Amino acid sequence: VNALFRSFNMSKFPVERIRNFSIIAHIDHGKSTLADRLLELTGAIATTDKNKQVLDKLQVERERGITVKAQTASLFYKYQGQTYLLNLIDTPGHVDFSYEVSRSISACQGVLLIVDANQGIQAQTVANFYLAFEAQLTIIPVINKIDLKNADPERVEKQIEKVFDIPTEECIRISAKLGTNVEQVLQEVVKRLPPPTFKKEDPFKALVFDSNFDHYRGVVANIALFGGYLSKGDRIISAYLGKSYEVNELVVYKQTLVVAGVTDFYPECACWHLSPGMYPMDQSDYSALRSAVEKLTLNDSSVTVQRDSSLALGAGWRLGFLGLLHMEVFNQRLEQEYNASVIVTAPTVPYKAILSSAKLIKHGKEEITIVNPAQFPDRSVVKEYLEPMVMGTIITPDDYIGKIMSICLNRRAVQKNMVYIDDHRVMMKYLFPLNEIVVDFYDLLKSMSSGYASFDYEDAGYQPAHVIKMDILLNGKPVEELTTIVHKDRAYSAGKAMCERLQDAIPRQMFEIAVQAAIGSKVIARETIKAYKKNVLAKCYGGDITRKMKLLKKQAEGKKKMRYIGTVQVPKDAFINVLKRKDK
Ligand SMILES: Nc1nc2c(ncn2[C@@H]2O[C@H](COP(=O)(O)OP(=O)(O)OP(=O)(O)O)[C@@H](O)[C@H]2O)c(=O)[nH]1
Repeated sequence: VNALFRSFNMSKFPVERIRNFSIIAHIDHGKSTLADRLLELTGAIATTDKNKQVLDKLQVERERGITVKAQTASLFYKYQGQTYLLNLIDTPGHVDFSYEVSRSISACQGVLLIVDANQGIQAQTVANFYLAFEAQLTIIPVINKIDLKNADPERVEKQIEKVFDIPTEECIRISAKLGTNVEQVLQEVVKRLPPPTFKKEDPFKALVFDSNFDHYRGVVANIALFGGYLSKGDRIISAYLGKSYEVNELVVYKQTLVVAGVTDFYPECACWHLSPGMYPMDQSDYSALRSAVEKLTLNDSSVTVQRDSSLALGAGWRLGFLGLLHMEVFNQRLEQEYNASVIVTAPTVPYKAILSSAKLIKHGKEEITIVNPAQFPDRSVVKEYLEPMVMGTIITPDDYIGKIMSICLNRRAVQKNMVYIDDHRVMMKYLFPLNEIVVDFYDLLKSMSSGYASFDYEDAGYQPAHVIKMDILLNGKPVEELTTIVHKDRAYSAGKAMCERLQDAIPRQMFEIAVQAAIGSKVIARETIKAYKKNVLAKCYGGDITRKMKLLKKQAEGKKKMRYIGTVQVPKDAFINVLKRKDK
């Protein structure tokens, strides 16, 4: 196989023997494990370390055990005397990353839909199925983990037939862990999936389905060819930007098909859900942070970036994320891969306001989108506020129906549908205000159902809502990071909860601190952080000087991670913790 990669000439390879496919599944159903087995079987990687996942490779992915970025691999597979080129794109499983899934899918002709033989169909399985189905791809259902003691592949096959209308005979039962029937998966990919339909004679047309920044090569783009051909030295034009680029290098290598040499390549916009502000801890780091953000967004084009500035925090950006996990992962990558230190403000979903008069704003439009709470227009000039809605799908064992209904009700959700997908599992549809689910609904649902319920959602437009702006004050000074837009009925409980959590998150200081939530000039909640009794250094009285110096150094290091609101010191990580909401 290595020899094949070296001697490979793409221009001579018959299109009929190419298969482009993706593996899609609910989180943890075994995509990465199967992808690794496929790579081993085709000799693209050695079989030595069975537990090491090759395609999951970002540090954040290894730490969290989840796939964030789709990775691509090209494999050669010999079937009935012919060599086939199989291009495999691994995809993430968490709801926040479904944008990566739809990108991968547009580069494919077919998908392997993995379902865990014990857990059965989950919410993300349903969502991914529809992405593939609507793109008219060939779908091969694969039931994984048949080695598990509680595996019940027959029940899962029946679910697949009931929910997706795919005959049970089309399912392949495998164990990606043990390698059982994995060879059959490769054979079915060759047999069932059609080759891509592009013609060499057509004009050149390609989709950039992924891109990243390589320190040696510059921007590297992964492309799927839809027509024509491409050679080294060609000039290509980005249809999105209208800019032209020279192709410096063009390779199909062991793990990726890439075009290198493009010098700047801005991401296109996806629909985004959350937009927090992001500012450097220290304004002198602004340009270094800008370069890190640019490189990272190149690798994750679902993040949108808009310049923004704030009186308190200086120059920064508004970033659009698909969910809280997506945002946390992005921050973690900035810190780990680019050593950046940032301040992140409360994420907000994009609200809209219909103004009572078009003359009120410069551009004469009546409808404005509010992504920054600081720009929330006053009620007196607004005819109506609108909030974004989503249609959520929940799949759960029926024991948890009651509990789930009550948390949904608590999140202002309206039930639209409920059906049994087998004897014990139900699929429920709820219309949710997006704001009610972006932060932690998923985690809550998981914990209250002992991990058995699953969740996914899609956009469902906007609905009128009575929303207001809420400020958080520390000793009377507003904390710009924590200004939020809340639903009127939620203001008191949200304000109270924020104050309580801030009280826990901010360490005692030399003076008393009043933590308040306010709507306009009206304070709606208050907590107090009592003053610190003794100076830390007093403990060192009489102690030796090195010990004292050590303590001072530790305090100074701590201070670097602090933000000052007036004279109050707030630890940087207090903000994200404060924003996570916990239901009773
Ligand atoms: N028993 C058993 N365990 C498996 C099998 N396949 C995968 N697993 C385990 O299931 C867990 C999840 O597998 P992954 O391959 O990481 O799942 P994934 O779908 O890629 O997960 P994300 O990338 O986070 O979406 C791991 O602990 C695997 O070892 C299998 O066939 N049998």
